[in-house]
Amino acid sequence: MSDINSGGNYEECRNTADWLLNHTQVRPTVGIVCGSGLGGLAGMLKDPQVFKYSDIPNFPRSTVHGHAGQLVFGTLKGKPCVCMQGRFHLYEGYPIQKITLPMRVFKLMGVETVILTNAAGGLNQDFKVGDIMIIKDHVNMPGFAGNNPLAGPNDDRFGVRFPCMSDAYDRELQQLAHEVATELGYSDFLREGVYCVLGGPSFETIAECRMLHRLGGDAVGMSTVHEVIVARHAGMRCFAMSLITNRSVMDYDSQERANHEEVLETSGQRSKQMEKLVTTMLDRLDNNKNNSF
Ligand SMILES: O=P(O)(O)O[C@@H]1C[C@H](O)[C@@H](CO)O1
Ligand SMILES: Nc1nc2[nH]cnc2c(=O)[nH]1
Repeated sequence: MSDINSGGNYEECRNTADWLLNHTQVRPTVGIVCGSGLGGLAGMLKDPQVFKYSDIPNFPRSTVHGHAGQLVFGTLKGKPCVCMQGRFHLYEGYPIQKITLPMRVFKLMGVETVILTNAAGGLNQDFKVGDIMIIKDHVNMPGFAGNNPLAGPNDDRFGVRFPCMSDAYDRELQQLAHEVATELGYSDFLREGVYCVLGGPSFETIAECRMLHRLGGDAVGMSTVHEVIVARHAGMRCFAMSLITNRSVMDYDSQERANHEEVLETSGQRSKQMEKLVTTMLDRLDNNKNNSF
């Protein structure tokens, strides 16, 4: 377990949030995290103000191809947003509290809703490459071994010691996503399911894929869950989607091999539809009384 100086403590997050608020006029209520190859969403923000991660106090650096490494402020469908064009992963070597620090910074800047995307392998054999999966729940494999971003002393200014996770993914936002996807004609490739997170960076073995599938996983990846845990701890509501970029290999006769190039290629092919889904959801939120942004 990492100690409290590993990142994400209140003072550090407060400093970062104050630095950002002093450098932008935008007061974001929506935070967006872009997955591998899915950073195009940041390019849709109006009147963008861009900060390189390397210029932001206490921020880690993005080290992964397909993660630009910048924070973009602006408006999307009139909503003030902050967008991470690139995220941090456990396998990059950062302590888990450091990779989730942006969620606490979001909270301290006034964000109420977090929308996350990721690229993932499809464990569910009905899923096809290019499907978009609304995440309805997760399985936190590193958490089973004690690697949870909330491990260590709890700071009540962020949230309670033992946060509930049975409502980790906001049901109203899932419902809205289904409605919007139907209207946009995306039903053929829209799925919902359970996302399993592993530490990476190695992709799964065949035995691991079989096990995760039996455990109830529909998709497998290396992100999102840690961010959602920290966001929910701080009381922000979360909506997350996986783009199925490859089918998990379940069969010893298969010639398929997971690789990052394929992940980025598929993300590129479906990114426009994901962007349209998110922007239309944002547009609708005001029209739905239950969705107070
Ligand atoms: O940030 P995400 O979860 O989209 O990135 C996935 C997991 C690995 O970082 C990478 C593997 O191709 O894509
Ligand atoms: N762990 C994992 N992460 C991914 N990201 C994109 N595809 C995959 C995959 O098959 N496994």
